[in-house]
Amino acid sequence: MAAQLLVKLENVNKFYPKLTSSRERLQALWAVLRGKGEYARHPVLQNISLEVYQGETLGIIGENGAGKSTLLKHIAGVVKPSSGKVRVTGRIGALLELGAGFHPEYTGRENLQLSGALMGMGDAELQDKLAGIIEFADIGAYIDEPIKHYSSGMVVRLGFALITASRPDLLITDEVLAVGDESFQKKCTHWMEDYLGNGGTLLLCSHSMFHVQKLCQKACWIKEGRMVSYGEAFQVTQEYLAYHEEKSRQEVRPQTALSAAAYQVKDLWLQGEKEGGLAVIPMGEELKVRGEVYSPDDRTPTVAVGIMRINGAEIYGFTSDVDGVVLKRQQPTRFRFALTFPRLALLPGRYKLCAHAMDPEGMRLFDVVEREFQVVGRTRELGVCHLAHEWQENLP
Ligand SMILES: Nc1ncnc2c1ncn2[C@@H]1O[C@H](COP(=O)(O)OP(=O)(O)OP(=O)(O)O)[C@@H](O)[C@H]1O
Repeated sequence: MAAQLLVKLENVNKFYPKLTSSRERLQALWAVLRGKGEYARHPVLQNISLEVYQGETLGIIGENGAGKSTLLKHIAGVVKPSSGKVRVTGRIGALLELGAGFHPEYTGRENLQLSGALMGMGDAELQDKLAGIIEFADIGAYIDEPIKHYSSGMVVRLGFALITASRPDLLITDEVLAVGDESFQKKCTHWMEDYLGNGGTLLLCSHSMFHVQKLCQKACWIKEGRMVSYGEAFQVTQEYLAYHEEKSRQEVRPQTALSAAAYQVKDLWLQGEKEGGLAVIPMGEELKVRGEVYSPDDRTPTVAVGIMRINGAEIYGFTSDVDGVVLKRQQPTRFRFALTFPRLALLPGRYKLCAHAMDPEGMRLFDVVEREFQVVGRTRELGVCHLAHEWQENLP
């Protein structure tokens, strides 16, 4: 059966008034009200056309102010286009702005009852689900406090917990998830993986390429209101990252005497790598990586080692300044690095191991060395990633 078309945008344009001071706003408002003029407008979305089918996952990426949230608001029906068409079918669960849809004076519990009713849940259904929602939100006694006393993380917890109960056909989330703490983000990510594994549809707006690559099959890049790239998530996020790399390279070039290849990964080895051949790693095994990096000014560089699935969305990464990668000085300007990736949830397939050399502050990416390898093994039908040791237990 063909997947259902849930979202269709045709040549959507959105203009917002370009007003800075409150005086300008008032003047413009008076002019419009008296029918004597128009205020200056600037395009926020330009000719956006897009289709999303049931079961698809689309990440929306772009710089601050690019128009991502405005795009999501159109799909959620919160904002109307200046021109063009927006058609959306199915039940929507939207997490857009912090606290949107909640009443600040009411308690969390009262807000859940109110929002649940607005989402079409009857009394019995709501009573049935309330305990589960409160458990997911995990905000303790705050559930009976007015929302205005909540931290931003607590508001997001409540909003997301409500969405888990409504099982929407289309889940729309803006950057708000980044507000939650790490354990809550993990919980949400697991829930989303489960939701997607069961045919859910996701539109995610994020500055985290990690999340977009992990959760989305497709991505679209919005730049100054226009869609500049649309396609496979890995491809589009790589284009976006390359654009930023180039941009920051141009920005820093005049301020520094260092050449672009100043810090260099000189070598990279993968355990199991054969001379000239492809390393083959059995699924669920630890992966040992070693390498050498050169520092032009004998300061200790930062090294990042990552794994990416070729033509896929999985990505893992560790850096020497934060976690995982051990870096030892061998000579004044030469360092050895080593990393053991824990038993990774890598599905059989071809992967790319990448080692990046960065400046000591980890701000500038200089050099990338790559090695391909293959993970082999047997899996059952796995829609969603599970931890490797779980797979091992399940293997015949
Ligand atoms: N209600 C509004 N009135 C006027 N201008 C607006 C309004 N909402 C958004 N804008 C403008 O539209 C542009 C796009 O904003 P939007 O919030 O969609 O960007 P974004 O890509 O989500 O950015 P960020 O990553 O910073 O969240 C910005 O220039 C913003 O100032």
